[in-house]
Amino acid sequence: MQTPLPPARLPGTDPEIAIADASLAYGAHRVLDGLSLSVAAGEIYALLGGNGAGKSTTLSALLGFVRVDGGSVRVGGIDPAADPDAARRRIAYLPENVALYEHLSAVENADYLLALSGTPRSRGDITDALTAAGLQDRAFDQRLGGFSKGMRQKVAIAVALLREVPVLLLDEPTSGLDPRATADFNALLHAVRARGTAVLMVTHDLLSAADVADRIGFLERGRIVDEVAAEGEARFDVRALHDRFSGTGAA
Ligand SMILES: Nc1ncnc2c1ncn2[C@@H]1O[C@H](COP(=O)(O)OP(=O)(O)OP(=O)(O)O)[C@@H](O)[C@H]1O
Repeated sequence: MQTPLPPARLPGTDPEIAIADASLAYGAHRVLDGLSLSVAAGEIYALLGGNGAGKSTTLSALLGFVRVDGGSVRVGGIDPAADPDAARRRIAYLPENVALYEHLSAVENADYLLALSGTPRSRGDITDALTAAGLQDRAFDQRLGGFSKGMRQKVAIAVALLREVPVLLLDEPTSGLDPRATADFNALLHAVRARGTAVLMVTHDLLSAADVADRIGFLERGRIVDEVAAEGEARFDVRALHDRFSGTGAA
């Protein structure tokens, strides 16, 4: 039986991602310490921070791999630690290096992953989504073995689009991408946002964050110490952002 798609949410309703005063310690090491952030449908939030600031731990909490010991974490109103399956049905997660099946083609990977997630789709739907994600036709039936990181991300985003999940989590999506691939990826994120997806991206890349994000939060020692929102056409002044965050480990 096909797993029902999560209900769509209208922009302006409760945020898809809501973290409130969350804390988490590994033994005596406090990694999240009063973290609060929210991401609405149709919004891209870039979470910047230096090494060890707690960015990946935040994603792990949203995916239900770790449980916060104070505060709350919600994905579409669901506590991922209490019901990880329900939370993960709402989420597409792209780790820094997207894991796909090397011996399968792009279409076969999408076909298999969609079947696994209970949302099987036709070849036509899959090739349409791969095209929308910017993959060249000639790559559709090639094995993943020779794909670049950018091409792998396109396959993973196509799967996410076809799953119609309301939340996209990205871990360092532009690290290791050349400027052209970064620009392609950023354009793709704009398209994902236009579909009403809530996107949380953790990154060291201030330039890419400034290019795509609606809000940028700077994470330091497990809490947001500064947050800025894009303003009109000018979006962000990258130099001002750099000056604001310099000395804190960003960029
Ligand atoms: N399973 C774990 N057990 C113990 N300590 C951990 C565990 N996972 C992460 N940590 C520690 O928690 C801190 C935050 O790690 P996290 O991976 O969330 O940081 P990050 O901001 O993603 O860093 P980076 O940019 O280097 O990936 C680090 O000091 C890390 O060593």
